[in-house]
Amino acid sequence: MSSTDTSLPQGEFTGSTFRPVSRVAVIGEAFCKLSPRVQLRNPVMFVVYLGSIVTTLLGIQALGGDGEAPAGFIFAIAAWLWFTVLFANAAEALAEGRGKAQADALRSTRKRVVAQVLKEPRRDSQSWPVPSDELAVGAFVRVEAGEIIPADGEVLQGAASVDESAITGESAPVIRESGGDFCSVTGGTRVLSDWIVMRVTARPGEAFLDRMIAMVEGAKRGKTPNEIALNILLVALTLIFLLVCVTLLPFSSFGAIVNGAGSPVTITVLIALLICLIPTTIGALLSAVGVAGMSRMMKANVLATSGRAIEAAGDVDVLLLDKTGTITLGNREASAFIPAPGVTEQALADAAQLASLADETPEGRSIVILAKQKFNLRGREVQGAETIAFSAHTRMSGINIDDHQIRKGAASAIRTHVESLGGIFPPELVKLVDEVARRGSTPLVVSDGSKVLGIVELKDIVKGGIKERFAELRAMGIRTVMITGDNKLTAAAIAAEAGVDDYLAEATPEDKLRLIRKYQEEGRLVAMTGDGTNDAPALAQADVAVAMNSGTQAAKEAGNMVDLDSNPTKLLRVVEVGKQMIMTRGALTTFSVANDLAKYFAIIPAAFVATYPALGALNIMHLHSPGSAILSAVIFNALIIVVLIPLALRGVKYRAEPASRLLTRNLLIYGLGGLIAPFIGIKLIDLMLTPFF
Ligand SMILES: Nc1ncnc2c1ncn2[C@@H]1O[C@H](COP(=O)(O)OP(=O)(O)OP(=O)(O)O)[C@@H](O)[C@H]1O
Ligand SMILES: [K+]
Ligand SMILES: [Mg+2]
Repeated sequence: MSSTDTSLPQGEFTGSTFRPVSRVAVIGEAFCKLSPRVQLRNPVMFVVYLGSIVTTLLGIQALGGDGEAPAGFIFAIAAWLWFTVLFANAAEALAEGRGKAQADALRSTRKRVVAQVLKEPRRDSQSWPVPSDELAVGAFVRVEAGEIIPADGEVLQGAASVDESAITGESAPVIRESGGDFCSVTGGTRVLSDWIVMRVTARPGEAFLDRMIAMVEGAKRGKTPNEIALNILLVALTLIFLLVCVTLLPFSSFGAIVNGAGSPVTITVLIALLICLIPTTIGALLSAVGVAGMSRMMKANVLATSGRAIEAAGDVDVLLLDKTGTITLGNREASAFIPAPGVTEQALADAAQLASLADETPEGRSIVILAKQKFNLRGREVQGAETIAFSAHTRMSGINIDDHQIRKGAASAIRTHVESLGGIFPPELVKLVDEVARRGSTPLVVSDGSKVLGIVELKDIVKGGIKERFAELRAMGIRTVMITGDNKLTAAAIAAEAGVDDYLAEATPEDKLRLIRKYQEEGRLVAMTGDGTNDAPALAQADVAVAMNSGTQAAKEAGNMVDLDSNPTKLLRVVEVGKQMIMTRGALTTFSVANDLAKYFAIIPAAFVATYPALGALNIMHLHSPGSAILSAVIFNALIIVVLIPLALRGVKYRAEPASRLLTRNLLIYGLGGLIAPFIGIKLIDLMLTPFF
């Protein structure tokens, strides 16, 4: 069977090599983004863009001889305003470039292959070749050892070991088989041994990987609610400063007349002042922060299909986890037959095997295997018999054959079933069921008509390293709750072993959904990790929904993230990346606003000293001249964007500590830093510019 290694892969993305983003490409992109349509998307930077155009025109006018200031000065301002716009473009291009490299790596797994399409979903059915990019949803395809799986789909028949390293970076092969929660296959992965018959579930170009690639490339990255709110704030600040600068013009003209000294402030200086005052730092880096968050998520081997979910991850309060396949390895295998008093083990095995011959779940198959191993029971012809497939609602499966109604399922389900037929559930068996459950195994009770025959013990193993990491989640203030369709005792045993805070047993898909809604009504942000089709409704409802890559297509479709490592504790990383993204945005906003305030005091005296000589007293920095002061401020304003690009891409360092302490520290570093930096920076640039004035 699949790898028995119970430890979890903790590594970063190792699958495909990431090409570094070339400088030329970034510079090229930065110029491409100068189109007005792109600029309009970012109101703050659009103002800078307009300022660059106007000052350039003023410079050209000055060349003719009737300029408001020397042409050289105006062009110097214009050039640095253009640099400001280009730096912002470059920041975004850099962030997107990383994503693009990742997307290219993923796209390279999308190979065009020829698929063997089958007439009927049987291995030996008539078949014909179809190129993978022409496969229709619903088509049946046979994939043999050595072949590439042509599309996303579900296994209908067979079981095979599959190399998914092209996508997950994990070199150990995984088992993909029909029935149960391990039936989904991803296009681009390779069958190593055996064969499968699959049904195509996604049209070419619309598979989960394609959607993800579009997301990474930013094509589909909508603004998150927080980003929208921040944008509104930035627009408001921009408008306020626009008003301030416009009213400065008559104020300055008035000063020129009254004091009879100097000439009024020029349009060029007013534009320069405006750009220095509006929050360009955060405006320039905002989108890069978002894209970089997505990219960091991918580095952790999590494919996010929604920026909103990444952000929500930063504020998660509760984490709900499915048991089988999420907390445990999920290949629940029959390990023992425990007969009821008066029944032989072989009779029990025989009935259990009959009830499982048509049961395509891993549990069903493992029962058939155990019966064969122990009593050499062979499968027999069950055609014509009525088979009852397992469902998460009935928690039973079985067969009606030769006047026998054979069932197997959860103890509570079988109890109801035999009692409805007038039978009784032997009290001795209740004890045996509890014993099995206390071991953390799943007891399946087998019945024939109204008679209970005994128990099949299904063993499952808790994934390694879980307990410690759940403790970390607890330290972050996140409550972990396991939800399972299994009985209370099994749930309790596994819950204790995994170290979750709470559990809900005997849960139907609706119960899972209801629990999430209940938490959400209490105003909590809920994360859910799951792998099964019966987790899909809950995943769709959760704010942050991480589907295991090992899980079903339904689960992956319903979630807004897929963890390629199928590691339930990956949520730790997901939360970290989310928190980091929110914090980085906060830090840059704080810095940006503090910075602008400081610039105000640095340049106002210089700019207006000509008309209001008294303001000279405020020129505490002793800048060389009004002209050099203004130009220095504009240059500083542009360069600070470049200086902060690494921080925007890398993110502020996250430490697991209370939000209030994080906030205080960030205010200190980025608020105070933002206030001081302009005074030093502008003074230095002014010193360097002095020879030119
Ligand atoms: N093939 C099967 N035939 C009969 N009964 C089954 C079968 N598989 C599971 N059951 C019973 O149904 C119960 C619920 O199913 P299942 O475990 O798939 O639910 P779940 O909600 O996905 O929970 P989890 O995956 O967290 O354990 C099981 O605990 C078991 O008692
Ligand atoms: K600014
Ligand atoms: Mg499940």
